[in-house]
Amino acid sequence: AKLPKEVKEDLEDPNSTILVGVMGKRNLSQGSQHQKERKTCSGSDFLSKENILKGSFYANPILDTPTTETSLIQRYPSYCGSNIWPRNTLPEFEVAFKALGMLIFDVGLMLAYHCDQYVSRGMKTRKDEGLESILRRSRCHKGRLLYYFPSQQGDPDGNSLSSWCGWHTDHGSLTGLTCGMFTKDGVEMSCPDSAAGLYIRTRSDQIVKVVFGEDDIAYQIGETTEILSGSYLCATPHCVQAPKGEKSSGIERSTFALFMQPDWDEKLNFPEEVRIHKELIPSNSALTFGEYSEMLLDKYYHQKQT
Ligand SMILES: O=C(O)CCC(=O)C(=O)O
Ligand SMILES: [Fe+2]
Repeated sequence: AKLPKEVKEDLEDPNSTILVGVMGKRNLSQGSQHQKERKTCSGSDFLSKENILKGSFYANPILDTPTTETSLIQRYPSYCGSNIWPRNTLPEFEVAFKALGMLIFDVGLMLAYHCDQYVSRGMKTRKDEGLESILRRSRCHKGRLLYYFPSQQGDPDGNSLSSWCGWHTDHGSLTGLTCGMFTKDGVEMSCPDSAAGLYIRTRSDQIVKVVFGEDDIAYQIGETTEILSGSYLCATPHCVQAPKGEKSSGIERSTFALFMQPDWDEKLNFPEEVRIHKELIPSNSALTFGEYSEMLLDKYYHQKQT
């Protein structure tokens, strides 16, 4: 977020305004003056080009060039586009991003194995259709470095739980998260408001603050896992609360998320009964994850128009 404007401009991908390189440039270059606008995270952020409360940097930590096929890059720019790294200005950044992303990926695969074990107790699935296999062969995992700008005093939503990032579920299979790091003018500090941070809603409808340490990784279930597991696993609704009170003025938050998701080419065998995005999922037919994501993008786009 603190890089010069020209460097950030070089990191933008003109073809993919989302999910590759830097996004939220207006934020990054203009500070927090646009804070009253949309407050979304991924899931829906994935769809919102105007994300004003935070800036993001996206890259695939596993593969720099997921494919060289032009038609695929055109059709799915956010999944198939090549990574863009600030190699001259921040040479150590790429190494650190990939190391963290790979670690979260490797641990995520172990978790996926246990998810498969759990789901197999209630549902018949072929081994190569399990979460672990799907994620292991995917070329479209996405790492996201997130930077939340200091929240504005007097924001009408300032008291809500979702003042930094609205309630949503992530679109993919599993999301691995590091704990949020709070800073003021770039200097790390503990957050003066202990209520600030990530919240989830549990299966029994309780709102819980997620507390975990800096050496821990937290995983959330995404919508695609809920659908493919016949709802044995449920997507985790979550939001992020900004710190409140005078002492919290100028406090920023940074974190890293790895969105683990099926390959664009992966045929998803949807169960008969699905609870979310029912209208998009045709019965008795399979869509690829790429096709399914396109339909979802279209759904959100039309919702935004109305
Ligand atoms: O900032 C966080 O801890 C969560 C971010 C998030 O929900 C997302 O990027 O989808
Ligand atoms: Fe999220």
